Amino acid sequence: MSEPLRVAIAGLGTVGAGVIRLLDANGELIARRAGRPIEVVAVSARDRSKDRGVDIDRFDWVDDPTALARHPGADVVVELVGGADGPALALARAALDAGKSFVTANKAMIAHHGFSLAEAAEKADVALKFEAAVAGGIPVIKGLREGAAANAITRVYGILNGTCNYILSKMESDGSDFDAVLSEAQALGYAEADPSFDIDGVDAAHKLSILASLSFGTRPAFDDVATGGVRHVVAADIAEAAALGYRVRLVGMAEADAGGLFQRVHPYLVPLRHPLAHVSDSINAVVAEGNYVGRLFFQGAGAGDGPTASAVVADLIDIARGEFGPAYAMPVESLTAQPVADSGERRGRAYVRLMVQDRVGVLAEIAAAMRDAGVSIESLIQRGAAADGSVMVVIVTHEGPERCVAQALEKLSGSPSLTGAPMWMYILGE
Ligand SMILES: NC(=O)c1ccc[n+]([C@@H]2O[C@H](COP(=O)([O-])OP(=O)(O)OC[C@H]3O[C@@H](n4cnc5c(N)ncnc54)[C@H](O)[C@@H]3O)[C@@H](O)[C@H]2O)c1
Ligand SMILES: N[C@@H](CCO)C(=O)O
Ligand code: NA
Repeated sequence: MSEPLRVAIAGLGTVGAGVIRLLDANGELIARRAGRPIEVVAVSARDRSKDRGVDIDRFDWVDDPTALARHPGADVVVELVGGADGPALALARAALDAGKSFVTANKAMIAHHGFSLAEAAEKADVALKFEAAVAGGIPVIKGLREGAAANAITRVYGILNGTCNYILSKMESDGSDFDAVLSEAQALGYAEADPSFDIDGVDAAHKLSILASLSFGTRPAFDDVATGGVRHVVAADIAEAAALGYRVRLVGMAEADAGGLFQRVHPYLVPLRHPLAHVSDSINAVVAEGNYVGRLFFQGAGAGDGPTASAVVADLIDIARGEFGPAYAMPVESLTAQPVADSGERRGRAYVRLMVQDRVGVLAEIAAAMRDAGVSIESLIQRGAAADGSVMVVIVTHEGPERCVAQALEKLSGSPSLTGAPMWMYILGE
């Protein structure tokens, strides 16, 4: 058997310790598959003495993670620290400059700096790989970069954040409280170091911008993702959605056409007949539509130590085999910059929830705002009084331009009839 592939790992938290456990458990099988063993030679983290349930005394310990880039025994550097900038980025740049292949699970860093890192990797003729950064253990980057490489992809969308999906599905199945379920997701190792990245949709937006670039051959454009999260989804929305035949899911959606590149993360009502409605807990799923292959549906664990380690080690196996090409689906010089598509021109149906005063004329005021903005109401439900005496009004609109719903809510904003901020979600089409 050939020489081992020698690996240095920065970050020994949920994912880093998971990678060491996986290599310990499946090392022999992996060596046969890769044609050579994959061996960890050096590690770095914040605390050397912390009990991680894995023996790290057999590896060189390096205090400064950036120094792993210069470790003479390492062929590849794996970054599992996290953060878009800081030590993760310093290590990425140093490793690629030193001519070492680089593997990461860090979607924040790839979303912000992936293009320049890919340039550096191409210049050095080494690998830059980040399968674990999008949808955890699901081999969706491989699927799009390799399996679907013959297709023009018109649309890619899915459930890209395990923490949000866990929260929404527990609120739905157990009637659990948002904050309590978020704590559970954190305890299970799903959440980001700053969980607002999860619940405000930023983490899903990081992943979506990577998927869009892979799918459409466009330059990664994280800043162009219209991003909303699940903070304002309440139990009543989930119950109303269920009564109407939908489940609430945080969906990332990207489309590219002559009008430009559309990228959005937002809670959606997903019809029960759509497969995404049945994706629960920390499971992720990605749908990609190719012009020859048709609709592809990727599903699997989007977070957690084992699934994420599985994706990191798959990247290492590719490198051990010498099988790697450009970081995105094509060399960076072929990636095109696209204008942002005007999302207001998109057509769709929407769910709108308003908390309003229970008095004469309020429904007429809402109906007038909808009419003036050109929104056609499909159904309107009013539910009983809340503790403050206000009532909940839920409207489902007919299909129309999305900009009209925004205009109707704009008209209503500031009205003394409203007792809280309106909340709206798009309804996912077929
Ligand atoms: N947890 C998951 O399910 C999951 C899934 C996919 C991707 N990711 C990504 O993987 C990366 C790691 O996530 P995690 O959940 O393992 O995080 P974690 O917080 O459990 O572990 C982070 C590790 O990095 C070390 N570290 C942090 N700051 C450091 C510094 N300044 N210098 C040296 N070491 C430092 C910590 O000591 C720890 O060992 C992140 O980019 C995350 O977004 C996580
Ligand atoms: N915090 C992320 C981890 C996986 O990328 C999630 O919940 O999906
Ligand atoms: Na993945």
